Amino acid sequence: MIRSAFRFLRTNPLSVQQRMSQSCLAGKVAIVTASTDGIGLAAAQALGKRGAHVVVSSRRQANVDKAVALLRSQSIQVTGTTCNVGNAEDREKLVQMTLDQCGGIDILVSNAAVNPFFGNIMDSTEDVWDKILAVNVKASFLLTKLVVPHMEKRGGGNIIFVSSVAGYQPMKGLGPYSVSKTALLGLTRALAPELAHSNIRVNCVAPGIIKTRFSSALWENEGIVKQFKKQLSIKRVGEPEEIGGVIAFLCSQDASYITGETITVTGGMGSRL
Ligand SMILES: NC(=O)c1ccc[n+]([C@@H]2O[C@H](COP(=O)([O-])OP(=O)(O)OC[C@H]3O[C@@H](n4cnc5c(N)ncnc54)[C@H](O)[C@@H]3O)[C@@H](O)[C@H]2O)c1
Repeated sequence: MIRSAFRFLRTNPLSVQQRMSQSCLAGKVAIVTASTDGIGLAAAQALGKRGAHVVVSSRRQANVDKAVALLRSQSIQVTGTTCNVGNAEDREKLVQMTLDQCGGIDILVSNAAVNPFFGNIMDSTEDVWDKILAVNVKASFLLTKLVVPHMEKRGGGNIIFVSSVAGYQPMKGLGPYSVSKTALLGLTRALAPELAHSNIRVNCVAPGIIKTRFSSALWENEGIVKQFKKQLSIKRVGEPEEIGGVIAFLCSQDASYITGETITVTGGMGSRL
């Protein structure tokens, strides 16, 4: 009897249906920062379509209301609030509201970022560095610190940082921003082994040029796009949904053996390697 059961398991690996249900995020609660537009909104959609209850946030209430209405119209379970991730009170409010309204936290996608400076890195000021590191790096860590105890109560979870290809190869004119994105690669690696004991996986995505408001200065400039395309295998700018899907994959059971990794999603941009 036992031998035949083992033979069955050996010869019948997970069925397609079992695999699909494993990638389902039903019952999970996901906080996504800066999720009313661009990659954050696409991540919220991708997680929500797989069954997660998503908590969307951004700094402006009007944008939150618009995103909540959009996601509801797509039959996604959603809650929204304002949150400036650089502000400690706002971070705590976001976490507490999620606990009060959704009963727990399983996923954090730390997506918010700023880039208040274009130019030579030697011309960047202390204020610029303080702002970029506070929002892009420190807030990602401090939010992680806030959510981890609640993930532990649920028996595990997933944390995703949104870095950039610029984190591997600094982009001209975007020095401090690029360095902040390199820091997220390190943060991913530093946290993963510590949090593995709590069954929390920590991963990162590094997008190339994706069509959002953030990068419009790049993709609206035909000359720059032409230059970029030379480095790409897939000769077009990426879409936010192409990042959202990778984030949802990393949060799913299909990625259960992946932690401490960064997936580059760049259309095959050669220069990073
Ligand atoms: N679009 C690209 O080509 C590209 C490439 C690589 C990485 N990224 C990264 O993707 C992420 C999302 O960017 P996007 O392209 O979707 O653009 P986006 O402009 O839609 O997203 C960035 C968001 O962060 C928000 N934000 C800034 N400071 C904040 C704060 N203190 N608190 C809360 N929100 C704040 C902005 O309001 C904005 O909505 C960012 O981390 C960005 O660095 C984007």
